[in-house]
Amino acid sequence: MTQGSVRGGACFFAFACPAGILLRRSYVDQPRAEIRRRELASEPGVRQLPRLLGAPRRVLMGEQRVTRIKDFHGVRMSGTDLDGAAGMLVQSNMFLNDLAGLVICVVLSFLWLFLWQQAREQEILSSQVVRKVIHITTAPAFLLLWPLFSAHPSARVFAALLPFFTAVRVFVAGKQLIPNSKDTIATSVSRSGAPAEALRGPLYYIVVIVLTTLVFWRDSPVSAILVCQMCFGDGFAEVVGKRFGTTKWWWSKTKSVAGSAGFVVGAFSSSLVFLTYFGNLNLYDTETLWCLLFISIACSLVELLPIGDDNINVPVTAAALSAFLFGF
Ligand SMILES: Nc1ccn([C@@H]2O[C@H](COP(=O)(O)OP(=O)(O)OP(=O)(O)O)[C@@H](O)[C@H]2O)c(=O)n1
Ligand SMILES: C/C(=C\CO)CCC[C@H](C)CCC[C@H](C)CCCC(C)C
Repeated sequence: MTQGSVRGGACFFAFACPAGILLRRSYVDQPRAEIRRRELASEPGVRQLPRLLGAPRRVLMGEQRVTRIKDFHGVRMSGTDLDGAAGMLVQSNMFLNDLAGLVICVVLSFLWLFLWQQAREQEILSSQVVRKVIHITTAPAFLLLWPLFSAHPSARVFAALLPFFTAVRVFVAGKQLIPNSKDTIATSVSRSGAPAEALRGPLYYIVVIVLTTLVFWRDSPVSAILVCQMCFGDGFAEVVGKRFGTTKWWWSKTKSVAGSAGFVVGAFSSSLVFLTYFGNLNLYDTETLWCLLFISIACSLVELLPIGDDNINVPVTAAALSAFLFGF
């Protein structure tokens, strides 16, 4: 593989992802959702919950929460809502849809990891840079592909199969369970090149993605917020900290004030982009923005902790705070 093809591949993804976001944006109609939210809020039987630590007021009607736009696909018929042959047809189409979605994700995942592995092996980029690029990009790229899956309740299980088997792969490679295996996944995500290193940060990262997919999926803003804090927040902290981080926090030898500022800016701005993409949070509400900023600052502080692993501490904090402030 030549330097040109590595650069070509990188350019393709660099252009494809923003283009996907723009396309997606054009058909998630946020203003319409806002009108619907107001309509529902003014209907009899709807009650407003009191503010909770400045969290956006949640308007509930029975069990339905209307500050968020529940289904990513808008109103969409689910096979489980239909009886008889029509239901079976819709369900089998959804099954094929999810299978195709999974195949596309698997192929892109292999290509993406292969590209960066090659960049490392050809010494175009250092192992540090490759590891950080993989850390920042893979989970967000996976989230960007979630719209490929159907509205069927089992779609999240299909999607979770990719990170689940990637975790198995990293575990097997990290433990070197298969002698003379050619799988380089563990070495390409370890800083020192030792496969066992992949059993910590990288494996925690993938397990977090499996759980996020199964528990929150695209219905909940928690997924996008959690992934942005873990990937862009932590990633920007290192990039900005290494470049501008001369003033360190007084208790730390490595973590800098500039790094933490990079965390907040990276996590907050990427959360806005991803929440816009999924359209499941009302970003026209200034309180929502304050809550997002609060979550980003809290996660940047957690990132400074000398205990535990950032790939656990940060997503757990982000999930707890966003579930509390925005709901599941
Ligand atoms: N708040 C922060 C965080 C990171 N950094 C910079 O980024 C480097 C790596 O930080 P970090 O990602 O926390 O290091 P590790 O935990 O060792 O790496 P990883 O998260 O990739 O496992 C630090 O040495 C420091 O130069 C910083 O300046 N300020
Ligand atoms: C280096 C990493 C963390 C260290 O802090 C991240 C390791 C990432 C894994 C090797 C790969 C994860 C795969 C994804 C969950 C699925 C990606 C799909 C996509 C289409 C690229």
